[in-house]
Formats: sequence, C-alpha cells, structure tokens
Amino acid sequence: MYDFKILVVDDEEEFRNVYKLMLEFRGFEVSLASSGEEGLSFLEKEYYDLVITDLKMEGMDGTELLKKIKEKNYNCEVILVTAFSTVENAVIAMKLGAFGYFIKGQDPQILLKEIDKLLKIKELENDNKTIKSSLMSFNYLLETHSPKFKEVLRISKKAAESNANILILGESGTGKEVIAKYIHQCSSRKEESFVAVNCQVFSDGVLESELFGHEKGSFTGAFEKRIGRFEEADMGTLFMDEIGELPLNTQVKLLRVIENKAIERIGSNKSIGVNLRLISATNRNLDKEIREGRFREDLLYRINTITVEVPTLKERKEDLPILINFFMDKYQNEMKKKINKMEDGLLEMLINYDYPGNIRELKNIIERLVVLSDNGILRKRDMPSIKVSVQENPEIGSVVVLKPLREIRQTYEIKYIKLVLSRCGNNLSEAARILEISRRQLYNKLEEYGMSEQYVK
Ligand SMILES: Nc1ncnc2c1ncn2[C@@H]1O[C@H](COP(=O)(O)OP(=O)(O)OP(=O)(O)O)[C@@H](O)[C@H]1O
Repeated sequence: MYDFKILVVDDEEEFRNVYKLMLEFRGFEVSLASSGEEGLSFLEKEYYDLVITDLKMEGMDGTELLKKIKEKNYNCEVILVTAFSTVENAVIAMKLGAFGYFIKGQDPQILLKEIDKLLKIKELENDNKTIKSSLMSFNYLLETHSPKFKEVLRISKKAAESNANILILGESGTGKEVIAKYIHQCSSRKEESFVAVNCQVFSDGVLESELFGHEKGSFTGAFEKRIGRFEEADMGTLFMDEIGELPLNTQVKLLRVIENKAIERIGSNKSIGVNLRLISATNRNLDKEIREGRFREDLLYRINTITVEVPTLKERKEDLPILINFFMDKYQNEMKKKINKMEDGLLEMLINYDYPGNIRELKNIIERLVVLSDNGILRKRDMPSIKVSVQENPEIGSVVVLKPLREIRQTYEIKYIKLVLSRCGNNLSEAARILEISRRQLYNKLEEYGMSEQYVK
C-alpha cells in the first residue's frame, strides 16, 4: 500500500467504481465523490495527493473544481478525465495547473503511468523536504539575495568537496561558524564529528590541553586522561575559531600537526594519527599580525589553502527582510508566541540600522522584540538603544545613538552654544542676546556643561 491518497470525482457511479477497483488494486487509498461540490467538501476535511475528476459534470464541473483547488492552495495535483470530443478543454485546464488528463476509453495503463510519474515527483519533493528540514534543524538561513553571500556559499560548497584547509574571514557575528558547519555538512565528512574550539576563551596552558589532550598525571590537576579536540575531530572537521588569538608556541605545534597529520597528548610521546579537515576563522587582519610578529607566516599558508570572506550584514542588506522573518519564526516557535503585526515604523528602523554586531545583533534584537511583545505586536519602544542610520535626516547626521531626548538636547545644546560663541568672538553678552536667554542663564549652562573656564576668563 502506498502512502498516497486519491480522490475520484465523477457523477457516473459506474466509472467511479471502475476507478476504485483499479486504483485500490494498485495499492492506492481511494475516496469517491459524486460531484465537484462533494469533492471540495472531502478536500476541506482531508489531505489528498491526487484528485482524478471528470471534466463534464452537472453543477461544478472539473475545470471549476480545479480552479477552486488551486485557489485554496490544497497541495494536491489534479488529473482531468475527458471525452475525446472535449479534449481541448482538458488542454485549457492544463494551463490552469492540472497535472495531466486522461481520455475516456484509452488504455487505463496510461492513467496509471501518469500517476506513477506523479508518485516519483512526490518522492523527490519529499527527499528535498528532508534535506531542507535537516538544514532547518541545522537552524540557519542560507537563502540569500546578496551576490557577495552567494559567492561565499558557492566557494564553500566547492571547497567542501576537497580536503583543503579553509580560512574564514569576517567580522564578529557575521556567521563564520555557520559557514564552517555548512562546509562540514556539504563534505563527505558530514556523518563524522564537527568539533569547534574557540582559541580565545582558554588561557595558554589550558588551550594546549584542550587541543592535544593529556595523559593522567601529566601536570598538576591532570587527574584523568583526556582526549583533545584534534582526536575528537578525527575523520571529521575541526573548527578553530579566533585562530588569530593562538599563542606563538601553540602555532608551532599546530603547524606540526598539519604537517605530520599526527598529535602527541601532553605527557606522552606516542604519536597518534589524525585525519581531519581544519577550518579556521578570525576577525583579525592576519597580514598585520604577521607583520607585527604575532602570527607565523608559514602557518597562515598552511591554513588558508582556500579563503572565504563572509560579508558584514551591512554589506548584504538585501537579506535583512528574510533574516528578520527567519528569526521572527524561530522565536515565535521557541516561545510559543504568535506575532501578527509590527508597529508602524519598526520595520524601517530594523532595515535602516547598520548592525555593527552583524547577524548576532539582529538575532538578539528580534529575540528581544518577541520576548517583550504583547497582543501579538512587536513594538518600537522595545528596540534596544541602538545606533540607527538616519540617512533620511541629514540634519541629525548619518548615525545617531537612540537616547532619551534630554541627552540628545544636551549634546546639541553644547554644540550649538559653542557655535554661537565662536561666531560672536566668545562675547557672552552677544551670544546670550542671540540665544534669547539672559547672560546669567548662559553662564549657568556653561557651568553645567563644564565649559565655564573656557569662556569666562
Ligand atoms: N545564516 C544564518 N542563519 C541563522 N543564524 C545565523 C546565521 N548566521 C549567523 N547566525 C547566528 O548569528 C550568531 C553569530 O554567528 P556565528 O557565531 O557563526 O558568527 P561568527 O562570525 O563566528 O562570530 P564570532 O567571530 O564572534 O565567533 C549565531 O547565534 C548564529 O546562530
């Protein structure tokens, strides 16, 4: 029995029964409806993969039924059954989205072949869905409208096919680790482990023991034998984040691991072979680090066989709407909250912002908006105090920090008072006159802003 449900709609009982016999014999689950209207009521209640409908029927005919099915987005295909004399109508119906048609009196095998075709397509779609959902459980959005990010994905996919060491460059929060995981997923190592280690978070000694592991008793505190990250990543991928932070002596050891494809645990001189792909990432400028003696040039050449540069979010603003939607869906699901609306102007704020913290910052902002939302509405007041580009307001400047009015007023008051004073040669009386405040009030302001000494001699 296939997991494939067919609804047969025909106003002639005899035909309905013949179809039922034939299709059930082939292992399909079949329901019968005697009119277009009845067919629709079946579709409202249950999911069908395929509707086989007669074209000519009293009341709602096959074309009408097809239109309704497409309008209502029931995700099912339609095969029309027509008499030879009305075959043109079937062709018209194909234009409306029918999957195919079958001429009454033809060999029923033709109809069955048509259904087989559909089965194959559904199978392929299901495979795709599985791939998509495994990428969803991977929980990242790799859809993009940005030429730069498309290039990142293209290079990553190509690089994944090889065994080359890959260096991912990009600002913090741009998704370097996400790309590293994507490369792993696209590679033949995908069934093996993806092991990530952030070189910045460990102090020097601890980092080496993290990477190489140690034997019991090899140093004070080594109570147990420990397998390091290199060994954990054997056959898989090791992702070394913030590689620019690696101390020079550890750089030498890493170079040796890459060259010899082997490690020695701390406290042991037994060499253990490791077969891994190294993906490194940094937001530092490694050329500068080399010039300044903090990074070994020979190591750079070992880790950067292929370099992938991830653009900042500002450089791929065309992706903001899909990323915003993606994170909204994510947090709605996680928090079991339904968002129906964004307050007017909020989307513009989200789109106009420059995101110095890149995708990580966007993700945090959306999480915050969803957490603080009520009645299904995301609100502007819940935006964190962030830097927002206000290109649309050149008087305020290209970037302004969202702050309380009091603070903004002070900042501009100071600037403006300075400007007026300089225009009138620091003459307080003249400045007070222009500002239409008393000399005393002006003096108090200068005191308040710590500028009195500068102007009152
Ligand atoms: N394409 C994406 N889809 C969904 N989430 C993403 C995507 N890219 C990045 N993120 C999210 O943004 C955050 C930062 O991503 P990631 O840690 O990969 O950035 P990074 O460049 O490695 O940052 P750092 O340099 O600070 O380590 C993570 O929470 C990650 O889940």
